[in-house]
Amino acid sequence: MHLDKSQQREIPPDMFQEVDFTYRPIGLLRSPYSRRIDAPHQGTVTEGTHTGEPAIATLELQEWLDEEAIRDLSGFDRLWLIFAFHLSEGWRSSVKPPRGGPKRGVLATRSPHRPNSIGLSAVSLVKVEGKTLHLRGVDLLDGTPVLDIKPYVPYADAFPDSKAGWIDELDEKVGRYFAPGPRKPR
Ligand SMILES: C[S@@+](CC[C@H](N)C(=O)[O-])C[C@H]1O[C@@H](n2cnc3c(N)ncnc32)[C@H](O)[C@@H]1O
Repeated sequence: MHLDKSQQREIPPDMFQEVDFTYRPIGLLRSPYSRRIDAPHQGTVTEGTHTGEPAIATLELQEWLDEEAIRDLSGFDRLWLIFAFHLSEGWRSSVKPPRGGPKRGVLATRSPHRPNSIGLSAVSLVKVEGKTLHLRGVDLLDGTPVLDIKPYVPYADAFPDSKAGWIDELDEKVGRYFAPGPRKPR
């Protein structure tokens, strides 16, 4: 479908001065990682961390969210957590990747030092107990405010053959990151 400019809404020139979002966390994540250095760079990639295992975590929903909001969630193997990197100290345009090489544009990385401090992790859902979600394979620090949850839907969300730019190049040079353990940790 082509972009038809005549169908687009008019955006006021001062739009960016007016837009100011406030988000209310839906819950705080409890994880075994209290320091940034303890957490894996991605929750599914835990080889080399102190336990070598995907971390178990819980997310208890806030009182103002009723159980109805998570009805039907238990059938999903994985969830997307959208969260605030609340302990991140500011942002930088370019960041040094943990596996080495030159600095990269922050928006071409998964660094916590982002302009809007928003994180995105695909985690395993172990079980739902009342308003508590039991999760596995997190890279979030203990106490991280979770802003939203969405079910991970393989037909729309999985593109295993996609190019991964400078990360592919790094994999070739220093060896590939891989997620140990079964594909569906439960
Ligand atoms: C590389 S980021 C990736 C996070 C997420 N999977 C993403 O791609 O947006 C993971 C690192 O963020 C840091 N981190 C996790 N939770 C944080 C928080 N609440 N505030 C600041 N840093 C955090 C930890 O050091 C962890 O190793």
